[in-house]
Amino acid sequence: MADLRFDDRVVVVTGAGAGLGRAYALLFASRGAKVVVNDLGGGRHGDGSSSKAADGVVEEIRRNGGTAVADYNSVVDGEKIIKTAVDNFGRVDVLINNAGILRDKSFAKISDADWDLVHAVHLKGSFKTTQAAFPIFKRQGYGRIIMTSSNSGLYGNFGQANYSAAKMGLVGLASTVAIEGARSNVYCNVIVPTAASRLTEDILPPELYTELKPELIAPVVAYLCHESCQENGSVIESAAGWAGKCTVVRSNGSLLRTKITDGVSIEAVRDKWEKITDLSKVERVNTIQEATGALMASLEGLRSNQEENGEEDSTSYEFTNKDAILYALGVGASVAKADELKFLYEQHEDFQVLPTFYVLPAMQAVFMSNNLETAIPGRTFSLTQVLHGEQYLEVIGELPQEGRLVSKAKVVEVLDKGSGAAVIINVDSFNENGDLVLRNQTVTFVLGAGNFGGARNGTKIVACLDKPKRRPDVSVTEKTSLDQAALYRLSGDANPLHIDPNMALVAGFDKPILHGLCTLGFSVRMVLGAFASHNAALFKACKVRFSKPVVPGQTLRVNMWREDKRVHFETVVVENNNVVIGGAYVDLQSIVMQPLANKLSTPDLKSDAIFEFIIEQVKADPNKAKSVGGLFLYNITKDKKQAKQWTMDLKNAKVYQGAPEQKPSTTLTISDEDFMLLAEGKLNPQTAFMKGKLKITGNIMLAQKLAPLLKTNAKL
Ligand SMILES: CCCCCCC[C@@H](O)CC(=O)SCCNC(=O)CCNC(=O)[C@H](O)C(C)(C)COP(=O)(O)OP(=O)(O)OC[C@H]1O[C@@H](n2cnc3c(N)ncnc32)[C@H](O)[C@@H]1OP(=O)(O)O
Repeated sequence: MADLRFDDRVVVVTGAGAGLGRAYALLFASRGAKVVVNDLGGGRHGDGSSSKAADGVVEEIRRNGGTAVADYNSVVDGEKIIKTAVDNFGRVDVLINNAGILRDKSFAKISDADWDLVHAVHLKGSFKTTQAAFPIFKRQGYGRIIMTSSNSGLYGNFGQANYSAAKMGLVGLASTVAIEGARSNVYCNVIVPTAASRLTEDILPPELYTELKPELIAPVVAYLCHESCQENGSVIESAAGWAGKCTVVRSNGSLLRTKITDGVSIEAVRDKWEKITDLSKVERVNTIQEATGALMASLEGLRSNQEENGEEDSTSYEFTNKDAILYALGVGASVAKADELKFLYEQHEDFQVLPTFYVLPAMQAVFMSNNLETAIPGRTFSLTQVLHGEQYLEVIGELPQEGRLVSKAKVVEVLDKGSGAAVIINVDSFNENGDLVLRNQTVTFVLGAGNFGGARNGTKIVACLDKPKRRPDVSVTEKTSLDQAALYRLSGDANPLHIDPNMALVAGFDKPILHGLCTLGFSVRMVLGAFASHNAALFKACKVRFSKPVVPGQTLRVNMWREDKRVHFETVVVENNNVVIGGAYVDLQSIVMQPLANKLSTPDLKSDAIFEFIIEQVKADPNKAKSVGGLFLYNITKDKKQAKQWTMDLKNAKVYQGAPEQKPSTTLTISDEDFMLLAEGKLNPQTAFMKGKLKITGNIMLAQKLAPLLKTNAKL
């Protein structure tokens, strides 16, 4: 590649009699530029003057075959220096503001003269030369300006307050000149050199002094001034054969109020200080528009929160079949159950998403917004204090199986429960057409954040309901896995409380606890299995209260009571009999009237599997197993109209209403009338069996399996 040349360019270098300035002048001249070597010839404290320094460098350039003239003006008379260039060479293309002096004093001892002189040379001098050259640059549509700053300016340095202020002032000057010149191809950059020079010869250690050769920095400055270089408005640090760009970064910061009509309290600033100053995630700010743009966005947010009468944030939740399947695995769905394959296999002809999956968009909205963290005035808390207290989920419209849901979260109430604060957050979710399809309400219980003087009882919580005062109609039991939380957290709740033993201890638990939403997913899945033939489309709404924690590996028993289309339920940990979900219910579109019949009609279901299914149900609640077959069916459907004469063909896995066309090998038969008596508990099943009202005929082996269930020794 060809050398970068400056032929026919006129370069002005201030303070070029020695050090960095001299190195610049020599380099530019060696690449074809005509150079104005400016130097007042003073001491490094700005005292005295002589033409010797500039003349020496001019001679050196000429000796090497280059072109240069000397200029002895002070930079404060910048226009005279530029005039030297124009008078001698007819133009000026590059201006390097390099001249500088030191008046080092500890801050308390700086006199006005020390301050003024340093500012005059560095800041005013650069202003004067640049202002003189600027119109020429603009007219010719080309110009390159260098300001010389210092690490003392960027970071401060003991004894250099005057110098630091002037050097940082040059960064500001350059930033604006860069903006004003950009359209005319007039670029201005800042060099932050660390070089051995007249200014530093007795300040830097000798071994460093020899390594900090100005010649190692000069090429960086020369490149910045070449017509091919498009850098503009940048601060470039260079030393010892290294260069890098410095820039301004900003932390993500924090909102200090929730509504635009709110003020900002000193306490709010204190409480947010960690977040305000957290530089672990920073954004680079390049322009004043970027700097103010983020502030405008915050204001907009506050304004719209105000309009909505509460804080409301929009969060987009994108998901695919894979997310739904991962979730289903996380809440215990298994291919071991034929009816659950549809939740786990996207190619299934009836692929379905478990309804409780749709709490996830709401959860994300709660986590992504700062709703929760700003909900309790003057309080900050960690995630380990946050327990999931209650959840309500309602399906309003058609739910996508994959795609995007946009959710808006709003804190509607914060209740002071003494031992904690209950934060009630409503989340509405919309499909891609903007239609409302889901409603969630989350009650988070923030431990230790109570007693803030708020109301104890609110009006906005969707109520929990008491369970009916009778034995459960159906109970289903499932064991969670030791890895349940490890699996479930992959669906988006990475709260360390559920996986990290140390974090669990910090939160006051012996070991990590299961996500409340995981227990919810298990429970509702079991309710759907018992009363909706595992059909997610029949789900309408559910409400639960998480009353005690669950530990991964524990066994969940879901007790269910059917009342019309509502199934009340509670979830109990079998190992300790704790009710972990209470006051709960699932509302269904309809109850599947013949779930057992459907099951029995499944052609590939062998009779043994039917028995296993029945036995499983009976084991779960022996008291309810007053009968098998018809009564069991009644217990499932709770529909008396369906309680007709049922005949179960156990061998062929079929159930008949009324008499079968072909006599099946094994049947279980009961009349309508006796069925009703049994169902109402007015007829004891053993008695019914003994009296021949409940008949089992056919396959003796299968029939024998039924005998223990009926608790009878009756001979078949
Ligand atoms: C979609 C967004 C998701 C947000 C996700 C949050 C992050 C998740 O990672 C966190 C989790 O999943 S945590 C796991 C699931 N949750 C739990 O295990 C909590 C179980 N519950 C408890 O331990 C207690 O009920 C406990 C500790 C909560 C309360 O017990 P106590 O302090 O003993 O309170 P108590 O004396 O029984 O009652 C005091 C008042 O509080 C009300 N209350 C009790 N339990 C509540 C609960 N679970 N939710 C809401 N309110 C509850 C009581 O009614 C009482 O108020 P009042 O006297 O007015 O009736």
